[in-house]
Amino acid sequence: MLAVHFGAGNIGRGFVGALLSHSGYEVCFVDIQASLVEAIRERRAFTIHLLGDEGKRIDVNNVTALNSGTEPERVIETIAGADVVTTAVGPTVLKSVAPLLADGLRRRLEKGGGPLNVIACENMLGGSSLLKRLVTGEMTEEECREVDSLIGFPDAAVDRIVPEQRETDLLAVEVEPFYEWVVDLRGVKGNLPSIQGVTYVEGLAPYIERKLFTVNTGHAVCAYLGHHLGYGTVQEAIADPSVSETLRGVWEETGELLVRKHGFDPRDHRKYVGEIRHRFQNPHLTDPVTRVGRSPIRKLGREERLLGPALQLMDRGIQPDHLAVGIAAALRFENPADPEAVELQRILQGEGVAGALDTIAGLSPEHPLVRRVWERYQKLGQGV
Ligand SMILES: NC(=O)c1ccc[n+]([C@@H]2O[C@H](COP(=O)([O-])OP(=O)(O)OC[C@H]3O[C@@H](n4cnc5c(N)ncnc54)[C@H](O)[C@@H]3O)[C@@H](O)[C@H]2O)c1
Ligand SMILES: O=P(O)(O)OC[C@@H](O)[C@@H](O)[C@H](O)[C@H](O)CO
Repeated sequence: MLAVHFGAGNIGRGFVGALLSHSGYEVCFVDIQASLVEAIRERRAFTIHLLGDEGKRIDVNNVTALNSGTEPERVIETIAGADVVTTAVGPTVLKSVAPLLADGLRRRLEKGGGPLNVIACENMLGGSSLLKRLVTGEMTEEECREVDSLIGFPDAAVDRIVPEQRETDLLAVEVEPFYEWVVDLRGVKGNLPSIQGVTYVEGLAPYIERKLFTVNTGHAVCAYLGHHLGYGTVQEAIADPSVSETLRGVWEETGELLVRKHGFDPRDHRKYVGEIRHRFQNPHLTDPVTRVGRSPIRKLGREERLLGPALQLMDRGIQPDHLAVGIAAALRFENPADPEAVELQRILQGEGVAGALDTIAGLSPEHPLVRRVWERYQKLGQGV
């Protein structure tokens, strides 16, 4: 069995690629970083370190790699013969991957290949569906019809904290022990891909929203408030009582939404939240707030982890006071090394809080959430 995985980065090597390899696939990573591709191709294996009390090491074998920038033809041929395709490149990078993926799928269809599933493992709602739209946007109507009947793009939710790497070995990757990979079986074509550790569900919405609005909302709040208070890591931030208290309030708010919207049992949800707090506090993890807060413009999107739950709560008559603090802290995120953080501050300087929320999330300046966020933004500026 052959798997093609776009993105040999943290989650690519430390989670998706590892699970595929352990399920018996030969994994062909596709990346644009020449040093990474060369190292994988040369060594054909790497090691995962589990950041837990036991400090376990896991070998990942039977891997190879291709450079999509310099070897597009080989990538196309490999996709044409693959049994599954996955991505973990980042939501904004999917559009760069789509043309090559479209060429690979076209080649497969020309050769009369069978059904194939393409699973985007990105932190976003509807990642595979977006990838399908981008791929079919490159195709003729006839090709689109063939893709519709043979190529599945099941949406997925992936959860494993893979922090910035401290390893000196380019390929070794440190990960938390926990993982969860949920795939919507309604989007699958042909047989369900056999991947150990994947849970297939009928309808992904409850799972992806629970993950994004708990793990990633909580993470973002710790990162942005922590950064504002001068902390370098999520672990330092969450140890501050004021951050911890805001996080508790934020999780109460998103929990209220998730329980009402998807019918989760409140006790089960409290347990889920407790486990996530425990994961964030993992003493073996050192996860910089700059990684967790990266790309603030993406994270301030209308359906994303902060505004998404806040707006849905307001639609239900609930005031998201703690989420408003998280949004305000996100607007204060400054990091010269992060192009989106630089752009965010440029927008804020020119347009102010209301203008920025309009430009970034299409939120009307009259929306009541804008006033709340503005007040919180001012208070944070005064150190309150
Ligand atoms: N790190 C985590 O804890 C975690 C957990 C769950 C989900 N995710 C999601 O996984 C995705 C990847 O995150 P990450 O932390 O692994 O990031 P990363 O930066 O470590 O990895 C991304 C990889 O994609 C490669 N890449 C960039 N452009 C490419 C292109 N055009 N073609 C092929 N490869 C390309 C990069 O070179 C890099 O190796 C994101 O959507 C993220 O939200 C991350
Ligand atoms: O990857 P992002 O930038 O969407 O979000 C940063 C972190 O919250 C994220 O990578 C988590 O570590 C991950 O989603 C845990 O499963």
